[in-house]
Amino acid sequence: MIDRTLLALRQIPRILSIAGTDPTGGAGIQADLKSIAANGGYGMAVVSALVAQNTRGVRSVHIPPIAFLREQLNAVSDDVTIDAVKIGMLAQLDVITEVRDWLSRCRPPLVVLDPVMVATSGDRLLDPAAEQALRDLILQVDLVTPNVPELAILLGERPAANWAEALEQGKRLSDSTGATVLVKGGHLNETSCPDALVNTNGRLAQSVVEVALPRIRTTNTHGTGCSLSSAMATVQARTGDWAQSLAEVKDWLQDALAHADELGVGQGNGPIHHFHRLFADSAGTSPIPAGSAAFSSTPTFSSTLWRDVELTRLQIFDLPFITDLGSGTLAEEDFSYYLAQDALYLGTYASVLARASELAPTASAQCFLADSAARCRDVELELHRSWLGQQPEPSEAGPVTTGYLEHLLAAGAAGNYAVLLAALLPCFWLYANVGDRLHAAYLSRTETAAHPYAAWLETYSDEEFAAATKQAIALTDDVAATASNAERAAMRQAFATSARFELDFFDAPRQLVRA
Ligand SMILES: Nc1ncnc2c1ncn2[C@@H]1O[C@H](COP(=O)(O)OP(=O)(O)OP(=O)(O)O)[C@@H](O)[C@H]1O
Ligand SMILES: Cc1ncc(COP(=O)(O)O)c(N)n1
Repeated sequence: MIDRTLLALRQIPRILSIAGTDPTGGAGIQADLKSIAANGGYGMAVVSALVAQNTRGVRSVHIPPIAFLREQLNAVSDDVTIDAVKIGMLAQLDVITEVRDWLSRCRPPLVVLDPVMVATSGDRLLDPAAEQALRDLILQVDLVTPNVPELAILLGERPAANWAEALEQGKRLSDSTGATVLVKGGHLNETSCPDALVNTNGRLAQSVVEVALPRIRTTNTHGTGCSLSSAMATVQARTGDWAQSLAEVKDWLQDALAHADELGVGQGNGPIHHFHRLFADSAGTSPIPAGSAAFSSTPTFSSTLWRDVELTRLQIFDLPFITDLGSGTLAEEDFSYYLAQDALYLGTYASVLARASELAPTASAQCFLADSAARCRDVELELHRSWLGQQPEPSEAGPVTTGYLEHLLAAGAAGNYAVLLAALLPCFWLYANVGDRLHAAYLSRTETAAHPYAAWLETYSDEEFAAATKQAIALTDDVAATASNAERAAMRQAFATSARFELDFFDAPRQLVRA
């Protein structure tokens, strides 16, 4: 393997995709370019194969002359410094050989290989006679991203029947090649969609780094593998940290899948929505930082806060409470417990917002926080009117609610406005993020059976709340701009603690109702 210890990180990395085409834009090189851009990179493309395909299947494949592939590769590398390469469909032996020789000559600092063999539609995209050459190519790459069937073919084994077997296969592939293997759970029929980076040669802090997120109910998954691998190349070239790259990319891909059905492209397995965040950001409805804030060379303070809690956020989405709420299988008593605790929480949260309003340095911040406190009371009352009316309400706050409120009340009592605002922010931001995803997943349901939490999910994503979240984020950035280093550190601490409480809050019904 090429020694890539001297990877130069770049804010807008220049990423070359070498892959086949998809004229409907969902997979292959078209998906790669979208994915690279959506993740903050500059995309370049060398076409290895022209594929006449659509969302329903592959019709034919045309491989341009190998000399022309060489011309394309050299045209790029003779002129542009390449920060990372993503390799997708290579189709046949002579294409693999040409790409391998070019890699040996150019030695790009980072190479990700998606060993494309068969399309979602079942059509073959790699000549079986070229499988050994593709295996050998892994020796020249940093990351290889096989799906479950591809992993089996690369090892000459049977496909893994479950996640534990897939991980074992990932370890064997990493053992024998030295590359890091991104084992993907998309093809396993489990409710969760786990992915894991596996390296048995000490190149990661742990030999397995896993990120699991709920499976999204959509048939529009065309090109997820292409998009994932090119996003990994892009984010890794920017951050230099594989585990962080996987967390960031999974988070992005989840939204792209959750909003895939909005595109309405084709009659088969349609594409994912690569630019969902950008569109939501320009519409003013994005609950998360997108575009400039996320990729800027001077990241905003709030995007640092958001990254600090990346793992906590992903853990929220994998909680049984959230997945069961989405699928409608959540036990009624768990839901009631959550709502009752939420109502108790909101009452005090509103008082802490009012306290922040007293401390706020500007009239507009005072108004916004006082207004938010009033809205919070409205939501609390509405909860009682529409959901809790018939339910016996617990008279006492549970341990998580108590812990969370003590944390907020302590920040209010300490009287530092900046730290208090940071402690209050996760309740806006994480709630908006969870709401956005659950709502999108709810809208994309294809089953006609009644959903027991339909009324709740229908109102979960609210544009006004998204706008308020944006304002709370902006206020936090404003105050951080003039805060001391010690205050900024305390803000990060307060934000991360509240985020942790948000996670525990969603998990409390399972922990306590079942205890
Ligand atoms: N329904 C889903 N919900 C959430 N994540 C998914 C879903 N389907 C696939 N993924 C994720 O998409 C990525 C691609 O996974 P998959 O195992 O499907 O690879 P692939 O077969 O190479 O993709 P492709 O669909 O492009 O062939 C992984 O991160 C996987 O976890
Ligand atoms: C050019 C090209 N490359 C890769 C894929 C695999 O993507 P999927 O498995 O989602 O069809 C594809 N269909 N076309």
